[in-house]
Amino acid sequence: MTPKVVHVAVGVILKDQQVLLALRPDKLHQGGRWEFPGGKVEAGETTAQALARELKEEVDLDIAGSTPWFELQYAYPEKTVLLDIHLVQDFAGKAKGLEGQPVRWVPLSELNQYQFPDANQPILDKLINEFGR
Ligand SMILES: Nc1nc2c([nH]c(=O)n2[C@@H]2O[C@H](COP(=O)(O)OP(=O)(O)OP(=O)(O)O)[C@@H](O)[C@H]2O)c(=O)[nH]1
Ligand SMILES: [Mg+2]
Repeated sequence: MTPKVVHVAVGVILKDQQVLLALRPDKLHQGGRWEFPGGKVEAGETTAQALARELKEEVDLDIAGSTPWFELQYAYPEKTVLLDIHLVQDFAGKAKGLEGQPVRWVPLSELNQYQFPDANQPILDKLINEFGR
């Protein structure tokens, strides 16, 4: 049987050489790691719609739109995720962790100080390559 792939909308939210990270609660999958806010795409939603919904629910940002950046499939031992990564550079509001999670604007030059989910390395590499200076 082919295991099902979990489709996840992931937002790389950029402002002034900084990116928004949120700390995943310990009890969740890949808990205790810093993530790019986002979540599962629900039936009938586009990735962009899912991302707008998740960013409002999780970090209270209103996004005017998002740009598909790249996709990344990764097999964790317990599940396989398809991260559908969008860039977000046009948004309104002040980021806050609506689920009680710490959120932080992190300079691209300091990303190497954070621990991310195992799937995320290609996102970090591409971020530094394309936006770092
Ligand atoms: N949001 C997010 N999820 C990630 C990242 N990297 C990564 O492997 N994931 C994985 O993607 C999966 C889905 O993300 P999620 O837990 O945010 O989903 P969600 O907001 O819909 O949560 P829920 O199911 O509790 O409502 C998790 O298994 C998580 O470990 C990332 O950078 N951001
Ligand atoms: Mg989420």
